[in-house]
This record gives sequence, C-alpha cells and structure tokens, in this order.
Amino acid sequence: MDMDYIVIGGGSGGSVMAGRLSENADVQVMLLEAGGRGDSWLVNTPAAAVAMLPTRINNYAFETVPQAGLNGRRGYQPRGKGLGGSSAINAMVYTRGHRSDYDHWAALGNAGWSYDELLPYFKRSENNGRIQDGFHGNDGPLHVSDLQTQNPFQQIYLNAAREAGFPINDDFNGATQEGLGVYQVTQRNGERWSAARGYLQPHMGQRQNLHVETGVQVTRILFEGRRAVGVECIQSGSKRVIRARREVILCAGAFQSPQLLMVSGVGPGAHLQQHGIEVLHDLPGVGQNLQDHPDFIFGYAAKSLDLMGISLGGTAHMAKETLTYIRTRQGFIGTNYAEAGGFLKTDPSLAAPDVQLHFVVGLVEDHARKLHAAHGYSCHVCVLRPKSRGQVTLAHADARQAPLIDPAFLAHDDDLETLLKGYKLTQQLMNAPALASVRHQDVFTAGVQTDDQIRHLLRERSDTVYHPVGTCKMGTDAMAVVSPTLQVHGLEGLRVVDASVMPTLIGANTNATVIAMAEKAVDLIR
Ligand SMILES: Cc1cc2nc3c(=O)[nH]c(=O)nc-3n(C[C@H](O)[C@H](O)[C@H](O)COP(=O)(O)OP(=O)(O)OC[C@H]3O[C@@H](n4cnc5c(N)ncnc54)[C@H](O)[C@@H]3O)c2cc1C
Repeated sequence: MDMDYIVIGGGSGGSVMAGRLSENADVQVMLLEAGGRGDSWLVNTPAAAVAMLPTRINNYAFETVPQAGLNGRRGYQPRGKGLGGSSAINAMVYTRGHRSDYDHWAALGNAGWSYDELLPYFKRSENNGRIQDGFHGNDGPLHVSDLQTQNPFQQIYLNAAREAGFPINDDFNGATQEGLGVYQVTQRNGERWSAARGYLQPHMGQRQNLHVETGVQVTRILFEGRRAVGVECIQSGSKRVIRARREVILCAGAFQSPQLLMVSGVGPGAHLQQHGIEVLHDLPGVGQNLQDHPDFIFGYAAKSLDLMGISLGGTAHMAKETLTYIRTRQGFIGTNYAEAGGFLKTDPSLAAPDVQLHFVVGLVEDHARKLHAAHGYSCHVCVLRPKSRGQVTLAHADARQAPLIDPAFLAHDDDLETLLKGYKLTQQLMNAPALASVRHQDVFTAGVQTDDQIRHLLRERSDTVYHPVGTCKMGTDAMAVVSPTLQVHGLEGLRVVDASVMPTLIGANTNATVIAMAEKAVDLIR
C-alpha cells in the first residue's frame, strides 16, 4: 500500500501531524503506533495515571544507565505507549515555557522559531476554557481547563505561598511566567485530553484518507539513495513494508526517534558500525544533546482524606469520590496529582525563572513505585535549564530493544548548585504556616541542614520530572540533526517532529510545546 505521508508514532507530535495533514482529503496519511488505541478509561480518567506511571501499562517504563551524578543510581524514564503517547500518561500540566526559551532557539540560527513566531501555533492548538486574551486560543483541538477537583489543598498551597512572600500567578502562559499558583490542565470536563483525543480520535473512521494502525512497531526507515521512501515494521509478528510517496515523518519521541534513525543507518558512523549497522549517512548529532529536568521531591505525611493515601478512611473516601466523578466529573478522581506549582528565580537578577515546582496531593516516592500507607503531600523542584548534556545510544541494532539512555543528571556542578538553591526556596514554602501546620511528618528532609548534607540528599534522591528533549536537535551547526524546517540534514523525504528536535530544553513542561511545534511543522509541509 502506498501512502503520501507515513507518521511513525502516535504521541503528542505524531497525533498533530496525522490529524492535521489528513485535513487535506487529497493526501493519504498513515500513522503507525507501536502501542494500543489510548482510549481506555485508564487513559481518560485523570487519577488513573497512578496505575500507569509506575508500570508497563501504556508505558515503556525505560531505565537510564547508572548516573554518576545520582550516586550511581539508575533513573526511571516512563514514556507513553499508545495513541497519545506520553500525553496519554502524563500529569496534564499545561505550561509553555518562557518567551526567552524560543528567542534563544531563534538566536541559535533557527529562523522562524522565536516566541512571537511560535505563539500563533500555541493559540491554534489550544481551546482554553477560562482564559480569553491575546496569549490563548479558544477553539483549537487541545482542551485546556481549570481543575474540577476543588481540592482544599490548592488554597492551602496558595496561602503558604503568600505567607512565604512568593508572587501568585493565575496564568503561567500569559505575560509573566514567574510566580506560584494552581496549574491549568489538558482536560475537558474533568477528563484527560491527550493529543490523540484532540487531534486524531475524532477523525478515525471518519476521514477516508486517515489510516491509523496500532500495534505496529516500525523497525527501520527505508531509503532509496538518500531519500526516505517508506518503513519496515512488525505487525502481529509479521514483517511489513509500507511506502511513502512524499515524506516519512518520525515522531517516536526523544528516545526512540534517535534510536530509529540509528538502526536505519543514520547517526554517528563509528557507533553504528560497532553494532554492525551499515552507515547510510554519518550524522554525529543523532542521540546526542539529551537534556532533561533534574528533580527533587519533598514529601510529608498529613492526616487528610483530601490527600491520596492508603487507609480505611481513604478507601471509603475514594469510593465516594468515584461515584461523584461518575455522576458529575467533579472531585478527587479528576486530579492530575500535580495540581499546583509554579516558576521561581533562584536569583532575583535572572531574566527568567530557573526552577519549577509541582505540588502533589499525595506522598510520592520513586515515581509511585514505592508506596506509602500514609496520606500526605509532596512538592517537586526541578532545574529548568540544566547545563548537563547526556545521550541516547544503541544497546542493540534491533529497534525493539530499549536504547541506552544517559541523561547525565547533575553531571554539571552548576545544575547541583541551582537545585540546591531551588531546594531552599521550596523549603521556605513548605515551612510556611499554612502547610507546616497540616503535616505530621517530614519524610525525606528531616534533619538535613548543611549545604553539603542537602547536596548529598539531592544526589541520593533526585531523578527526572519527565521532560527529555534534544536528541535530534534542530539547528544549522555540525551537531544538528534537523534543519529549521525539521528535515533531516543531508537526506530527503524525512522529517522529525517531536520533543527530540528541541535544541535546548524549555523552562516548563514539554507537551504543549511539542504540540505547537507540530502545528508549525504542518504549515512547513503543506
Ligand atoms: C509521566 C510523564 C508525565 C509528564 N507530565 C507532563 C505534564 O504534566 N505536562 C507536560 O506538558 N508534559 C508532561 N510530560 C511530557 C510530555 O508528555 C512529553 O514531552 C510529550 O508527550 C512528548 O511528545 P513526543 O511526541 O515527543 O513523544 P511521545 O508522546 O512519547 O510519543 C512517541 C510515540 O511514538 C511511539 N513509538 C515509539 N517508537 C515507535 C516505533 N518504533 N514504531 C511505532 N511507534 C513508535 C510511542 O509508542 C509513542 O506513542 C510528561 C511525560 C511523562 C512520561
């Protein structure tokens, strides 16, 4: 079967690409997704994310190589598997990054990617249920709304922020990013709004020219000379070849896009040869430049049924909340867990906030892989623009095996020092009376006092807050993988459109930006 466009991966980037390109009835678009349909209640019900985050349900659940900066521990790297990709398992926080992030991309030589040039694509994608102003869109496919949980801990958090003297912000995506507040989320009527739900699922079975196939793992991109002409994939145990007349669009995410390029012969030549892969195009930047937000979590036990926890009272409360949710889509079950947070500067002279907080209505340890019986709350703090640079390399020439993921967390001393400052700011917030008065145990930071003790704790307990980017970076230098039009350098008929093309990590959660970038990519193609 011949297609005009083949989109590899139905995550945040891929859903936009296939959904938008198939608006033109004259082109045949095929989307190939390794996972399932991403439309179950587990995906749609926000609180059910707690079942996916620590497990292999809709999740690749990757691990990193041992991290020297984390005292030799392996990090955890959940990644969504199924339509919607990581937007089907993520925490639904809708933030976009700071104006300066995009102006920096443009200054690096990426013409067309400044904030003012990207803003129309954020707006085109967005359907914001509350805010109507020049920064927001109100009729796009991606629903963004206020939480419907009415959790009293949102107010407790805001009161603590005021007591500690931090500015309050009720729109992190408006004129000013700095401040603390309650997040808007990618939800509609209390249900998760993944990229697939916004861009793909409404058109599946409706548009004759949109062909979405799940359970199909692409194993190789096929080339004729230097032109991508199709893909080889595995479906129900059988090998299949599908050809693309116009373009192959790679949207497999920050780990699997560079991996697929490498197993297809595109990447650092010597590394490919080590794995017996014939080098089609020696492109040294593939898999390099991995950046991710290193993150530390404060955790407190607190006796409140408004907080997630395992107890008899908690079970009865959740049963009641489940009924409320079924009837009205209100209450705890609509939680994205990371209900509040915000952006702070560790030094007032900085041009942009350099740490982000996520306040969670549950006691989180090790990505919910370690459960606590107690009810409680947590607060993440992460470094927004780490200087450490990691890489994704091949463990194997077979795309079905996990790649080697090395985020190089806290490899650069400045990242540790920024996290140390972020720790102290977050501690001020956590110790403000509104929060301090409702807890009965400091689970992770009790007795930690000196800077060296804090540094040790940060290396002992930090890990990702799930925003890997940069492994097929956009640019014009020798290590760039794609051009500012997202075409793979030196090849034809092949683009990458996902988190991997960000040249530098933005200072925010990454889903909205991947979606806006894909909206722009659609304009670059059609
Ligand atoms: C646990 C978690 C929490 C997060 N929380 C937030 C948040 O609150 N807010 C926010 O903005 N961002 C958040 N993020 C980040 C955000 O969701 C991602 O940055 C974004 O979804 C990445 O989009 P992508 O298109 O690059 O990749 P993905 O959405 O990961 O999509 C890649 C897709 O490609 C498919 N694929 C891979 N290889 C193949 C292959 N060989 N063949 C076929 N298909 C393939 C995968 O199955 C997957 O569906 C979170 C991420 C995670 C994992």
